[in-house]
Amino acid sequence: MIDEKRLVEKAVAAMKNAYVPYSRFRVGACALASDGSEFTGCNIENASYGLTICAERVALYKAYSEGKRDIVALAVAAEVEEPVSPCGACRQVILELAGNAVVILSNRDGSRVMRTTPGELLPYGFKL
Ligand SMILES: O=c1ccn([C@H]2C[C@H](O)[C@@H](CO)O2)c(=O)[nH]1
Ligand SMILES: [Zn+2]
Repeated sequence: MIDEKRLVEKAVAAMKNAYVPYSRFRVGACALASDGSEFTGCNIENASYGLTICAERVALYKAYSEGKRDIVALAVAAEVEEPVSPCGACRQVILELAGNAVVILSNRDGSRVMRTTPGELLPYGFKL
């Protein structure tokens, strides 16, 4: 059974490493692979704003770069009162790299969470 609460705690903890000198908006994520390995991510901004990468994509790219493709769950947390809503770019990446995962969206401290799926986040998403 997936310990969703623990995964959310890891996503919340990952927020502390966010590099956010421009937005000051911290986001954290934690991807869980089927073998139990976990990959955290945070958002990393850049003075050339478009080069910024979101926490969700950092976590998933870390997992894939370590050869872990069977992602069973992805938790995302951000400095908001209500569960964070991932951006469109991340929805596209989540659909392709973690299409079967349960996605758990959280607020800043895990006190408000919602569960969803990649297909629910991006209906009719682009696929090749
Ligand atoms: O789902 C999201 C939405 C935004 N951000 C980041 C990008 C940027 O650093 C900051 C403000 O958009 O939040 C994420 O990491 N994930
Ligand atoms: Zn994003």
